[in-house]
Amino acid sequence: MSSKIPVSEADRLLQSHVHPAPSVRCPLEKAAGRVLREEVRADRDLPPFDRCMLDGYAVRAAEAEPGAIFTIAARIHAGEDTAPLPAPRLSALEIMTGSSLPPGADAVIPYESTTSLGDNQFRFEESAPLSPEDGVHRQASDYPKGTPLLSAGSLLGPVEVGIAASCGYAEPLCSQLPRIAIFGTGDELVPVQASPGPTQIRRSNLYVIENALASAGFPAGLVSHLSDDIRTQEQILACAIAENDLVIISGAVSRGKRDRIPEALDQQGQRIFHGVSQRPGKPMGFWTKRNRTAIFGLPGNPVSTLIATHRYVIPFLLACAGAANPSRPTVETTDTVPPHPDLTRFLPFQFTPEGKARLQPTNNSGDYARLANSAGFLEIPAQSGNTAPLTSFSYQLWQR
Ligand SMILES: Nc1nc2c(c(=O)[nH]1)N[C@H]1C(S)=C(S)[C@@H](COP(=O)(O)OP(=O)(O)OC[C@H]3O[C@@H](n4cnc5c(N)ncnc54)[C@H](O)[C@@H]3O)O[C@H]1N2
Ligand code: MOO
Repeated sequence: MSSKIPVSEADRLLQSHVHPAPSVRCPLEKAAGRVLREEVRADRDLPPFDRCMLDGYAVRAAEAEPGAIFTIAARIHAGEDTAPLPAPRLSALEIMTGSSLPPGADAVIPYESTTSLGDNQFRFEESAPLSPEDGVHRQASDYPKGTPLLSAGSLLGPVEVGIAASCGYAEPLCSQLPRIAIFGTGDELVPVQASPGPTQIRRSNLYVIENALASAGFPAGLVSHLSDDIRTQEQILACAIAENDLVIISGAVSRGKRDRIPEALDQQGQRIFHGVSQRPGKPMGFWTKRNRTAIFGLPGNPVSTLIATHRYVIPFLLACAGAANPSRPTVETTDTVPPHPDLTRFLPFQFTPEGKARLQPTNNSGDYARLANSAGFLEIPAQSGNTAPLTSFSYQLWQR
């Protein structure tokens, strides 16, 4: 391992190797999870017409005294053209939620505030008079036509997809998905379905990385396990590096006799760094091939792999996709965390009912089972910490 670099330097080096992904038109039904690469504007006023918000009757509010008896002139369904409210006093038009407010009317009486007096009449039953605008969602009261509603760099979740749909963006411009390959390593690791021998364990990291990436909107095309044979590793990695934008290898990046992934990657690409002053995840490394394929070597310990995927790999993918820089939230911790002179620490935590962070330490970075029910991890920079509880630290959640 080369000499370790601080976390801030690892961030800077990764940032300098971000290559923006191309933009492509993406059908809206497939756009969830992608990064938007264009501005979405309101193509009409929002709402586009004076919208009735209740099922009931459109009237002139000034005529709706308690006990007033109205005559229903006609019925108008949502989507139908609207006739004006007839001029005679105490006229009403029966409307539906979503109908356009008839010209001449300025308020809606809901059915619940009336008693029907046969087919064509009802009595207004409220004790307080109706006010103009009651039950009406006025045209452009949310946003006028042309207003920018989403900026390039937004992540397309359900809210954003709904806004894009309502503004007619059937195929918004999005970032192209990167081609991703994920590999695990280690001959002691057996498939999940297998019964492990006494010194074997099941492969879990592949599932962890694949799931974390998929949840962040980056499905992997290839997920596979490498044997510890260096020649096989070299051949498979060479193909994967040629065919993908991002390659992630979990394990075999430390100092063991079979930890030859760094050596193999040095042959195939350019080492940017190997070794970061952090816990867990010290032996993490990053390589590139002709500045085109990005290659992460993540430490094999499951907690290290999980944290490094969230702390480095997903932010790198989001930056390549053109995502706006996320603001880093902070939370007060209920624990004391004495400063460490040179390691940045990533500490799993759970939220207390009061919204503070209670540390949920693992025994070591192989103790993944103790992460159950944790929310994510706090980041305590080197030399930071606290001697009293309720200091704020930035945090990251396992789920966005
Ligand atoms: N002499 C030193 N030894 C170690 C150092 C060091 O600095 N000097 N660093 C330690 C640290 S920190 C870590 S983290 C690990 C990382 O080692 P590797 O990346 O080489 O990972 P492996 O040795 O292959 O595996 C570590 C551990 O994790 C288990 N593992 C690996 N892959 C998976 C998987 N897909 N699913 C589940 N579990 C997995 C593996 O069986 C090992 O128990 O090195 C320390 N050693
Ligand atoms: O720093 Mo290693 O990633 O703890 O186990």
